[in-house]
Amino acid sequence: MLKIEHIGIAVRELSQSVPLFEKLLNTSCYKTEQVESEQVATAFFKTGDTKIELLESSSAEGVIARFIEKKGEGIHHIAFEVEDIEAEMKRLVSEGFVLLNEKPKPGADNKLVCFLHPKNTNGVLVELCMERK
Ligand SMILES: CC[C@H](C(=O)O)C(=O)SCCNC(=O)CCNC(=O)[C@H](O)C(C)(C)COP(=O)(O)OP(=O)(O)OC[C@H]1O[C@@H](n2cnc3c(N)ncnc32)[C@H](O)[C@@H]1OP(=O)(O)O
Ligand SMILES: [Co+2]
Repeated sequence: MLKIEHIGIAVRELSQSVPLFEKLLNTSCYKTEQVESEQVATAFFKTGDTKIELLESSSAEGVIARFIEKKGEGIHHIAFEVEDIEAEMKRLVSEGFVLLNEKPKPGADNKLVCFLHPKNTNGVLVELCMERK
């Protein structure tokens, strides 16, 4: 794992949370992006060499909506940048971790991503992400 690429935070409304995080971080949101496949709208902030990713659900049944229903707003996942996502996925499966998607899938911010089930990572949803060439 190269570094923490971003921390994902589940929020009810980006329209409320973007200005709040701009004040908190004293920096502007540099990108908002819809990821239809994940039923999320995202907003990104640079913080040193890592990022904050705010996530709003774009559907009542989406993963983020369900998370907020169950646990409220808050930290949703930690994303680690990897050199070679397929190799890392293979290595993690061989170490007994459970992948939530068989193949890397398109993420936000020009990445390919894969998620690990939190049941094998002490309750932390982990995302692997790699810059798309
Ligand atoms: C890809 C775009 C963007 C990017 O960075 O590029 C993103 O990050 S998109 C982020 C949103 N997408 C995902 O999170 C995809 C992976 N997540 C999943 O597949 C599900 O959320 C899953 C399987 C983790 C949970 O599924 P579901 O909500 O249907 O099931 P439950 O609510 O019953 O939860 C099962 C079990 O997991 C615990 N849980 C759920 N979410 C989290 C979480 N974020 N962190 C830690 N634990 C989580 C939940 O509490 C249940 O535990 P239990 O002990 O059974 O109550
Ligand atoms: Co993410």
